Amino acid sequence: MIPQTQSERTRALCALAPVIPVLVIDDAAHAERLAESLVAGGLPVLEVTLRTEAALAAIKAMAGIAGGHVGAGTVLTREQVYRAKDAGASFAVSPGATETIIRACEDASLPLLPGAVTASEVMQANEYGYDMLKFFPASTSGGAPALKALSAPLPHVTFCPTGGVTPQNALDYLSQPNVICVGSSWVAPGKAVNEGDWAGIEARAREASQLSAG
Ligand SMILES: O=C(O)C(=O)C[C@H](O)[C@H](O)COP(=O)(O)O
Repeated sequence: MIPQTQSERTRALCALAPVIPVLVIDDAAHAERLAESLVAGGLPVLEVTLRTEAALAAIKAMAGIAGGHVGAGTVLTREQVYRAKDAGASFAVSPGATETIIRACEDASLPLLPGAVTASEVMQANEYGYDMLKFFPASTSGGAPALKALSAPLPHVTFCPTGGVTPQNALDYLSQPNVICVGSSWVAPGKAVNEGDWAGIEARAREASQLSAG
């Protein structure tokens, strides 16, 4: 078997469902139930942002959920890459694409979804071997028309737009041929998680899972 590159591993994860819920978890006690609800609703790929104290404990609690793939988001430093890996993360997401983060994820054998929005940023990521990228912040970086424009000179690059993606505009993104999936907080917003609204989260996940990409 031909070994997959890091970016191919990331693309395979991104292709599992049209939406990656971006999760901001304040209390790790909610993590397992949250992951179960999302996976049951048809969204197996989950991004836990490292923006809260509870994030690593939440990743640890979610990593064993059957059928789930839990990644660490907002990865900004080499140390965070290793902490995420130790907690059981199966991929990492970064808002940008620095050499430090790219090398750390390769050293840790952690598939990375690095961020890029301009042609130069995309080409820089390509030079490191990454052609499955997070397009962040999507809504303020030109939205779906910008992705369409990038596809002309850079047709081999695929994206996961994140930031300002809503149920109303998700299909604008997903209908672009260079979009594999979108990332968004809409499926499991912090309020719903803190209130333990698992039924609501599962219902939104089910709706999101019906959207189709590309
Ligand atoms: O922290 C990160 O790494 C991020 O990805 C930033 C935002 O959490 C996502 O972009 C979700 O944004 P919204 O769906 O607009 O709420």
